[in-house]
Amino acid sequence: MLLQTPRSCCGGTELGASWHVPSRRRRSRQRSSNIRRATAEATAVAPKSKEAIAQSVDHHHGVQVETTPGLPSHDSDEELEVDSVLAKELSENGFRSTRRTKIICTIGPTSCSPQMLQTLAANGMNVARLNMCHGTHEWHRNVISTIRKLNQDKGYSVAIMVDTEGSEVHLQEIDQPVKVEVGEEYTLTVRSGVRQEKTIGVSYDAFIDDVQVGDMVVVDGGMVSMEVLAKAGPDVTCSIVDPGIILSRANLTFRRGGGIVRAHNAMLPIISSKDWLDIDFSISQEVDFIAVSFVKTADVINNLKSYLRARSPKIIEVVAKVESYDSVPNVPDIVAASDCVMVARGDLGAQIPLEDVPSVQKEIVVRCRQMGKPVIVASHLLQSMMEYPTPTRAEREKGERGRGRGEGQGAESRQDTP
Ligand SMILES: Nc1ncnc2c1ncn2[C@@H]1O[C@H](COP(=O)(O)OP(=O)(O)OP(=O)(O)O)[C@@H](O)[C@H]1O
Ligand SMILES: CC(=O)C(=O)O
Repeated sequence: MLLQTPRSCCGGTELGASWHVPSRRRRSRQRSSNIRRATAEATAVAPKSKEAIAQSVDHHHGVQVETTPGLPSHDSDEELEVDSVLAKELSENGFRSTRRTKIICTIGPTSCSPQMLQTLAANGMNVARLNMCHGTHEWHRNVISTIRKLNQDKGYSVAIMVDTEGSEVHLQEIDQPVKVEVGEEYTLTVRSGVRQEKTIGVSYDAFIDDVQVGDMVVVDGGMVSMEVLAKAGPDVTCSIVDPGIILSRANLTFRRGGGIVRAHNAMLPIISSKDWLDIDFSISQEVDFIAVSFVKTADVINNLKSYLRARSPKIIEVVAKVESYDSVPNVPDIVAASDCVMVARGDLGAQIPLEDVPSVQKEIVVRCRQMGKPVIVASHLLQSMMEYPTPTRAEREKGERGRGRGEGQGAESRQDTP
């Protein structure tokens, strides 16, 4: 196991993401990755003594470093060197080791304290992801400055990724995650500020027009599914079909006759006016990466890149999130236009049949590797660890296979957001 982060202090979804920078040999034949430059910028901090690093590794017992030399290679393709980090390398180079599979952690309220961020950094977090669906600019600014201070003072090299909200339909804020059971009835409403039992607000007014009786409303890519029983004015009554936990501002998709209803947000722009504000905020914070949600075509990436060229003194890398039905046919162009691609399996799995996700993931990983671009595979890597301290055998095996072959990219990474 490469890494196991601490357990969550409260319930929530897991998003694990890793990225795989192509092998050194391949990189040397291709343009050097912007990711490495951005990471190098982030690493230009006070060096940490070997002793201090060794101590911090000892101190944070969560780090489990693969120390067994001579494990069989997992890869028949010699180009794809097995990517693990040895204890010796960690103690000599700290977390600026040559491990090419990086670990991205989404930071939320249970992980934003300086102590928790330090624990995450000490356990191998390479990038902190800030999801702009949640939190205020002030909250995000604090997290960024805590991470920068850790980099400065402790010699970590954690980069910052801002992930835009995009044009998604989502639930309004709720105080606590809600556990829902089969057959329970919930009302989804476009009335704002409603606080009634079993009633949850929806962010998008046209929801009420778009959804039809009999549709299946899928929450957070399948964490919960509910069938629409009735519509009345601004309210939609639904019955829970697949039970689970509903989180604050969880996103919604709907299915009709087994297929995704694509029209529901087709008129919304990919980069909304709120996203542009978040992008300006990211520029002002000199973040390392901006991830664009629900990309459909390469145009949006090219547009953002030219905006960043004109506005940002710092080079900010653009990550295209492949998570919508419409993005799948455009993967080659999207990969070509972006600095990095994220296979955002949470939303992708709600938009295309689940059984198609692995082949889309594989196509993206292979294309990125061919083009020398980093690729991130996100969501549900170690989902069972939401409830149990150790990963399942299947998760462990999948992670190992992905790490070795560059297919799953399932390096053992996990973060918790409440
Ligand atoms: N900054 C934050 N403030 C409050 N809650 C957060 C924050 N970031 C994440 N969360 C909570 O953690 C959950 C998981 O976050 P994560 O970013 O992994 O998922 P998501 O919102 O489904 O992602 P995406 O919007 O990219 O599909 C969210 O649904 C939300 O409840
Ligand atoms: C990370 C993300 O946005 C997803 O998996 O949908």
